[in-house]
This record gives sequence, C-alpha cells and structure tokens, in this order.
Amino acid sequence: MERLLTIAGSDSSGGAGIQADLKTFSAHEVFGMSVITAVTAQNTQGVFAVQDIDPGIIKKQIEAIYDDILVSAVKIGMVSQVETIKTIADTLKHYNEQNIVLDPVMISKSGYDLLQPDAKEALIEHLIPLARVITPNIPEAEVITGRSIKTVVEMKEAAKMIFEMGPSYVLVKGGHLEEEDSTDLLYDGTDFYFYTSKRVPTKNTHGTGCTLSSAIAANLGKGQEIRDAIKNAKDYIQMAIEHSFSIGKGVGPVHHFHNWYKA
Ligand SMILES: Nc1ncnc2c1ncn2[C@@H]1O[C@H](COP(=O)(O)OP(=O)(O)O)[C@@H](O)[C@H]1O
Ligand SMILES: Cc1ncc(COP(=O)(O)O)c(N)n1
Repeated sequence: MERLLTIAGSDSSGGAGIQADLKTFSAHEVFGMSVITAVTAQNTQGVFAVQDIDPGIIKKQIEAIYDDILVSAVKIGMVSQVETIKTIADTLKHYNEQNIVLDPVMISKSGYDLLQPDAKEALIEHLIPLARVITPNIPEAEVITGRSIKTVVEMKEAAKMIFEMGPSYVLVKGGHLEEEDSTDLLYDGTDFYFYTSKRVPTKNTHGTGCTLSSAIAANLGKGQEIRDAIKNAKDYIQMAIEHSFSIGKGVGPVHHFHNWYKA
C-alpha cells in the first residue's frame, strides 16, 4: 500500500490542515502519516491561537518516518515560520524526497495569517524549489509574485513567474475568482492545462486547498502521471464541496468519501 506523509498544522475543528489531509488519504485508500508543524485553536469562524512546534521535534518526526518507512509522496501545508521551513527543506533534501506537493498556506479562509510575514522569502528560497508541484490559490500566487491577479491571463503570467522559482509544475487554483466555473491551471514550463468544474454555490469551503493538495499527493504516490493526478483530485474536491456541510456558524468543512468514485 502507498504511504503518504503530510507535514502541516493541526486544525482543532477538523476541517483543514492535518485532519483534512488524513481524511483525504483514507478516502484514497492510502496509508497516512503526519508531521505536525503547528497546533491551531480553530473552528469554522476563525483561528484564535497558534502554537508553533519546535523545529527540533519537527526534524525528529521526519527522521523517525524516513529512517523506517518508504514514503510514496509528501504533502506540505502550513509551515508558519522561517526555522520550520529551513528544517523541513534540509531534512527532506537529506532523504532526497522528490515527490513533494507544496500547498503554500498563507491565510485562513477567516483571514488569519498562517505564514509569518518574514517567512515568505524562506518559502520561496527553500521550499518552492523542492516541490514537484506547488498549488497556490490566487491570494497566495499574488503574494509569491507580488502581482495582482484578476483574470486567467494574469493567472498564467503568475504561473510562469512561480515556475521560474524552481518547482517542476505550478497549479494556480481559481477558487477565489468569482466566475461561474472554478478553473485551476497547470503549467509545466511549456504548456498550460485547464481543470474546470462548475462552481458550487456554498460558503462551506473550509479545507478545500488542503484536500486538493492531499488528493494530488495520494494520486502521485500511487504512480499516476501529474495530469491524471490533478484531474482525479479535482473530481474528488468537486464532490467533497458538493457534499460539504454546515457544522458550526461559519465556513463549514468539505466532506470526505470512502469509495467516493462509486458514490
Ligand atoms: N465553490 C466552489 N465550487 C467548486 N470548486 C471550488 C469552489 N471553491 C473552490 N473550488 C476548488 O477547490 C480547490 C481549492 O481552491 P481554492 O479555494 O482556490 O484554494 P484554497 O482552499 O487554498 O483557498 C480548487 O480546485 C478550486 O477550483
Ligand atoms: C492548520 C491549517 N492549515 C491550513 C489551513 C487552510 O485551509 P484551507 O484549505 O481552507 O485553505 C487552515 N485553515 N488551518
């Protein structure tokens, strides 16, 4: 069985972060493992506190896994501070990990900074070049490139700029563009590929980015080619959003399916 690792933060309300990643892995019938980088006190309405985990124990967690278990693919989510980013990059480099999906988590749907402002440069310098695929949403792509993105043409320009930072593929997600369809675009350094789905009219999108990146990692871990891995992950997130639900008073979570493809 494929072994998937998520390196990310904990969301106490279970909608995003490590919890969303592990649910996604289970639904894809792969074995999930986790390295926790931060603990958030969070619910559907907001993030109320963050405790970063000491980089030393982050390193030990990664070592404990790699010294014992063959990892099929890794998803990286919330990494919040400079030392955390450097530690993760150095340790994954040491183990020569190639199958990395980087979700450059910056701001929660409720507007809380999950990446400290001074950590952006470290993310660009140390983690982006290691990624097989990086999956920024539009606000994240704007921060990374320093450009405003309002159209598909600007999404393409941003993808090109981020590609120059060293990942093998860039997937710019279009969930934040308020169009009838939700279109993500993949850039491989030469061509663009579009993944379009009907926008679900819901406010319950807590955990969409975490879920999509984990589904891509699970599919890559299974040996799927990048374009199939993204297409299948996009189908999964579409269904998870269609079945999202209103728990809590704010932005509710998406739903994870076992045997989703048969549902
Ligand atoms: N309302 C929606 N209906 C259908 N797909 C959506 C919707 N909102 C987001 N998505 C999709 O969910 C995934 C995550 O998108 P996005 O919201 O852009 O990222 P993030 O969760 O990181 O902010 C993308 O594949 C996007 O196209
Ligand atoms: C611990 C943690 N990690 C990531 C997110 C982003 O969530 P989303 O997938 O909704 O952008 C979050 N809210 N909390």
